[in-house]
Amino acid sequence: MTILSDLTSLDDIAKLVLPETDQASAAAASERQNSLTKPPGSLGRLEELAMFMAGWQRSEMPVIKKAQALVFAGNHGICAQGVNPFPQEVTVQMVANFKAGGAAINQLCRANGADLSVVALDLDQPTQDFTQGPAMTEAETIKALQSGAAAVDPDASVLILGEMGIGNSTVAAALACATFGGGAAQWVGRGTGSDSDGQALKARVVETGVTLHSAARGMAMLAALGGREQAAICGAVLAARAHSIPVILDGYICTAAVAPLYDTAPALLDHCLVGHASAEPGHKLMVDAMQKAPILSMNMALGEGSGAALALGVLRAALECHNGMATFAQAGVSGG
Ligand SMILES: O=C(O)c1ccc[n+]([C@@H]2O[C@H](COP(=O)([O-])O)[C@@H](O)[C@H]2O)c1
Ligand SMILES: Cc1cc2nc[nH]c2cc1C
Repeated sequence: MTILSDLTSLDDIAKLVLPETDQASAAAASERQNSLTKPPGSLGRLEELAMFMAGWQRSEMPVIKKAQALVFAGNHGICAQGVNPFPQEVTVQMVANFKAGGAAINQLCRANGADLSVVALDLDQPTQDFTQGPAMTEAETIKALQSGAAAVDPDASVLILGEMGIGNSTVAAALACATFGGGAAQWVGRGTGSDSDGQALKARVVETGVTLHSAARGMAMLAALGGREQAAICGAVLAARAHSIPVILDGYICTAAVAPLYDTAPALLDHCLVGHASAEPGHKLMVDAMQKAPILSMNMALGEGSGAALALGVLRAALECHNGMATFAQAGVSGG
């Protein structure tokens, strides 16, 4: 059973009752930070990350016992418009590569201590082309949301999310444009290597889709313009929240995947960090609009959860300092 097992209507997502962060634990962690042997605030974002983890883990001294990484894969009808430089069969081929341990995400999960699972979502059944009609039916969207929720390990201390799906940089741009408005061109980037003509085509396709589905908001927008891996990411984010598990989102595609949740209620993303600032130019616009600050900026635009897995290392370092450092009193250092 997950929080989404009984879901029959996308409208019910807005009615979910979900846990909040524990302010008292975050405040206790903040007090501890100020007692540690360093000038107050000198560990910068590491201090904020420790307090964030304390609030969600409901503990002054939070620990990462188990880090779970999930990569969701889907295929997209929008590829019929020629928006993707790589052929669509690369999605299934990369899933095999993930399973064989040969992709970047496998190495980054090993390096940063995350247990990786890959969930392929009906790859032989791409979504519909969103310039012609809704990408998914409500039933297809619910099924993918439920797959995402079911993949979450309730015992995880933190969840790393990533995706794989040829064509999904166009899907991401459409979700971002529909959520935050503005011209399509500002949301469209190079993806896996589109040239300037390719980018112009992507912008026209996004404009057409967003205009066609302008009445769809929130989770209806996810069905109209999204794909199965985007829906699964939303489902995993909701299931993680139900267990108070903090989430690290990856780059542009992953952040855009949760834009329908933001559009439903921004607080649905309170337990989510953004792992890195993608090289896709629309990512900065989107994280600013969501009032999120990416942990890392590494000029990466791979997807797969790669930037989120890398950020896990920073999160681990933040907790090592928070839990392992001596206080001024313990170390006999003056001035604390
Ligand atoms: O998340 C990102 O920042 C990101 C930016 C550009 C590309 N990607 C990856 O590239 C694929 C989508 O690119 P495209 O050109 O096929 O739309 C998909 O598998 C994503 O994981 C991911
Ligand atoms: C090779 C390749 C690897 C990927 N990983 C995520 N998206 C990808 C797209 C391509 C094309």
